[in-house]
Amino acid sequence: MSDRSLLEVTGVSKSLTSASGDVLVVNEDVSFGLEPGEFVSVVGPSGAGKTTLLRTLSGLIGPDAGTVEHRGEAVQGVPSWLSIVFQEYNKTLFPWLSVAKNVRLAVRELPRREAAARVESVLGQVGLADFAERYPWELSGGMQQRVALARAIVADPELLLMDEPFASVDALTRAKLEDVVRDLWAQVGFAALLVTHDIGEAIYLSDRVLVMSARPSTIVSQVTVDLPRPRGQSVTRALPRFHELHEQVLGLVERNGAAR
Ligand SMILES: Nc1ncnc2c1ncn2[C@@H]1O[C@H](COP(=O)(O)OP(=O)(O)OP(=O)(O)O)[C@@H](O)[C@H]1O
Repeated sequence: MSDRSLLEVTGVSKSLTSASGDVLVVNEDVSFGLEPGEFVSVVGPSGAGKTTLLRTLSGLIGPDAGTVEHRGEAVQGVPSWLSIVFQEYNKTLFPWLSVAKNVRLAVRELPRREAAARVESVLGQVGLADFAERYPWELSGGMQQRVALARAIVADPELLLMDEPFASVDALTRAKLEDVVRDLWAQVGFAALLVTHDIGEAIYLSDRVLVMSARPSTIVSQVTVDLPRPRGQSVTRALPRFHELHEQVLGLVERNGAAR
């Protein structure tokens, strides 16, 4: 294994062109690194360009300027060492395939027996061992997002990108899903990059929180989350340090939220 950063983002800028031809500078000179096994969140104002940044990092779109490197090599196309979980789980699962078959799609190149064993194991990890033969539309939203998480990690990625993955579920389900991600991350060892609007969620899960400015957006600050692990919803969120960090990140978002 290389001792280089898992991901090194340097001076990334990206403009998008609307249907009417207007050019919008979305990301401007974004730089940060990500170490293997690290959990990092990105918070910032609505419309700042967080999704656009994730799309660039994942190779779905190319940067106009700057570089994205994986262990010192430029990222080209959608790499096999990362996977993505989106907010709209209901659009990413195939309704005509069972839960197990949806997850198995991500390991379809593996020998049948190995793929089946991995699917069974990962469905157990996300608490869906008894739902393998059910169809996504038979499950609650939170359960569907567990399927999406299982599919994202079944191929053992080095990096899991998550774009507002819990935004469409109720508060209790959200807390449970946060803990599913917390446990998967601790057990499996992937690095995680989470885009979220929820500052408490970012602090609860992360080693570091990156604060993004309004558009044209860049990373204006980062906050190290020096809270002990293992973490738990009520214990961790009750710590005075949790509240200090929350105030600090909120202040940074508020100060940098106005359009530049
Ligand atoms: N394909 C596109 N063409 C033109 N403009 C786009 C395109 N996709 C997004 N935009 C615009 O680019 C800006 C950044 O969008 P993006 O979805 O990256 O922001 P975001 O920070 O993820 O937003 P939110 O927090 O609301 O999810 C927005 O103003 C959006 O309207």
